[in-house]
Amino acid sequence: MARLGFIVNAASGNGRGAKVWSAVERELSARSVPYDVFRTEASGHATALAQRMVRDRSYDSITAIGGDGTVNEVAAGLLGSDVALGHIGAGSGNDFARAMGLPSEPSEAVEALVRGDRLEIDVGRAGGRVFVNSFGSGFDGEVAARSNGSPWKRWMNKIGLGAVSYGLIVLAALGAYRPARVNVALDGRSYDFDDVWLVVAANLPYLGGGMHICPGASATDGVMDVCVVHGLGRLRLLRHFPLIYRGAHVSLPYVTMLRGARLSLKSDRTLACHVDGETAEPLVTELTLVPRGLSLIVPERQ
Ligand SMILES: Nc1ncnc2c1ncn2[C@@H]1O[C@H](COP(=O)(O)OP(=O)(O)OP(=O)(O)O)[C@@H](O)[C@H]1O
Repeated sequence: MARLGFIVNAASGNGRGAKVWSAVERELSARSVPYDVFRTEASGHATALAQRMVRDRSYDSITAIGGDGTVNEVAAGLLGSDVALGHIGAGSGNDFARAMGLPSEPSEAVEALVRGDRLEIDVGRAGGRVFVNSFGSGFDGEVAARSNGSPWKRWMNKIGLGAVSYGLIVLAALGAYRPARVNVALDGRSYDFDDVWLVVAANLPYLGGGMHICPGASATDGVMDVCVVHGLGRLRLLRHFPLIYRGAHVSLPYVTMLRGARLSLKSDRTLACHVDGETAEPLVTELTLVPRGLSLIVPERQ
């Protein structure tokens, strides 16, 4: 049996990563599955670990245990290799695991890693970063910047008030963000938008812990789905915000949905950005897709 490689972010999901790993480790031992595990210590560490494990040539697959930030970093380390990506969602949002239907229950998850299939998925590139799920800029980047690493948010999550803290962060970002003029060039076509709140390029439908921002997005179709929210005021945006949870925002006149493989963004000022929910360089303007850039381990298809 091939040796499985694991990269665990014990801190993800406010300590859920450590608990999920303990349960997975028990399952691996019970099935006598050989494995190695490495734990992340800080931001960026999972990419360095994945690169080192690829160089070792000892693993057919490397599984990220953590949230969207951890799977993003491991995917960045695997891109360009033939080592498959496994993932068990143990974060707060887990949008990638949700969209790809990856099990989190330990015995199901290990069964998928041992006996599952490989699915070739597209990977986005944004500046020097990658994204497996989504890239967001504008208001969306502002929300990510305010939530990542916030000790206050961590404390609220710990006492079970994660949804409240997220709501307050969204309100604070809503108050602070100034809409921008943005030119979107997609596969050679050019679009100008005024009063832009956000531009999201997505490989998969969910963002921000289950918001259905690009309902038609698929990681296997060779294109990014792009959502531009523009031309409305703060109060109207706030009122329409809940529609995003069920993807009902797409028919609003303030929402433009586009599709393409090569995206270029120009704005009249620098916009905050994120890749898979983690804050990225604010100057990212060029996005491309690597079609079928990674093999993802998915539960065995019947
Ligand atoms: N040992 C560690 N201690 C603290 N932070 C870490 C550690 N290892 C990695 N990190 C950082 O933890 C952050 C959060 O990780 P991740 O996104 O996986 O979890 P999450 O935020 O709980 O989940 P989600 O993104 O799905 O909401 C990332 O920025 C990552 O770089």
